[in-house]
Amino acid sequence: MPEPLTFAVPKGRILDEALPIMARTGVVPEAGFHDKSNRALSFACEGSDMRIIRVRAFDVATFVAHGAAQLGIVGSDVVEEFAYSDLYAPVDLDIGHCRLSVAEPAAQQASAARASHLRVASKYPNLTRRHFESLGIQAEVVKLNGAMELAPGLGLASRIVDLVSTGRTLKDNGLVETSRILDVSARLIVNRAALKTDERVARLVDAFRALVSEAKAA
Ligand SMILES: Nc1ncnc2c1ncn2[C@@H]1O[C@H](COP(=O)(O)OP(=O)(O)OP(=O)(O)O)[C@@H](O)[C@H]1O
Ligand SMILES: O=P(O)(O)OC[C@H]1O[C@H](OP(=O)(O)OP(=O)(O)O)[C@H](O)[C@@H]1O
Repeated sequence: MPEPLTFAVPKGRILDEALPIMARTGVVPEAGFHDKSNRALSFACEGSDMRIIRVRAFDVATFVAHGAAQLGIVGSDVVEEFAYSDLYAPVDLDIGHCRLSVAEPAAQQASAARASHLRVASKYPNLTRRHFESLGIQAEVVKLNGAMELAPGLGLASRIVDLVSTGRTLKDNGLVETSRILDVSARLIVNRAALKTDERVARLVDAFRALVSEAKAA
């Protein structure tokens, strides 16, 4: 008997949109998965021996890249930030749309435009550095895990690089979006070695791919 597959999903906002797509490919977590008081992190899957693990978004990519999970669902922001060579993102699920952008206080806009060195607060140090490098600007990244929007007002950084969807969070914190680095959507990700060696992984990739093409054609 082959080892059961492990499918990693993020705990937060992508999950609600991802679960119906997963269900249509036959990946359905046991009832306990939806029980908010349940502290388990690993769940059985209805009708198969697959395990579904619920982890933080960034960790989905880490589990899959290291082969601890064979498949997962995560934002393309996370895929691009890590750029793991062992991770392959074959299917754009067309959910979790947002963008990764640079923002700064409105009052500061003109003055910082010519800077050759900047301090930038972000959860995405690699994408941030790469973006500013492409503009010939050296960015010192202050790594934060959330609430980036506070950084400029408190003197921690002159700009932030963060996800934007409606723009409400930026507006409510007195910031303006100055450039867009990346358009983001959620992806099915797989471990490359598992895809090559395990038929079940290839079959699931095909099932997700077929679903997305069907939805696009409809
Ligand atoms: N405002 C937004 N609108 C749409 N999608 C978003 C938005 N913010 C984040 N996302 C997507 O959701 C992902 C975050 O997912 P999720 O909320 O599940 O993370 P998490 O595991 O709760 O994160 P954390 O590790 O910060 O707790 C991001 O990587 C991005 O792809
Ligand atoms: O443009 P908006 O629609 O306002 O969305 C943007 C916000 O959404 C994300 O945070 P999230 O709500 O996931 O919380 P977090 O701070 O825990 O990452 C992101 O980090 C922004 O703060």
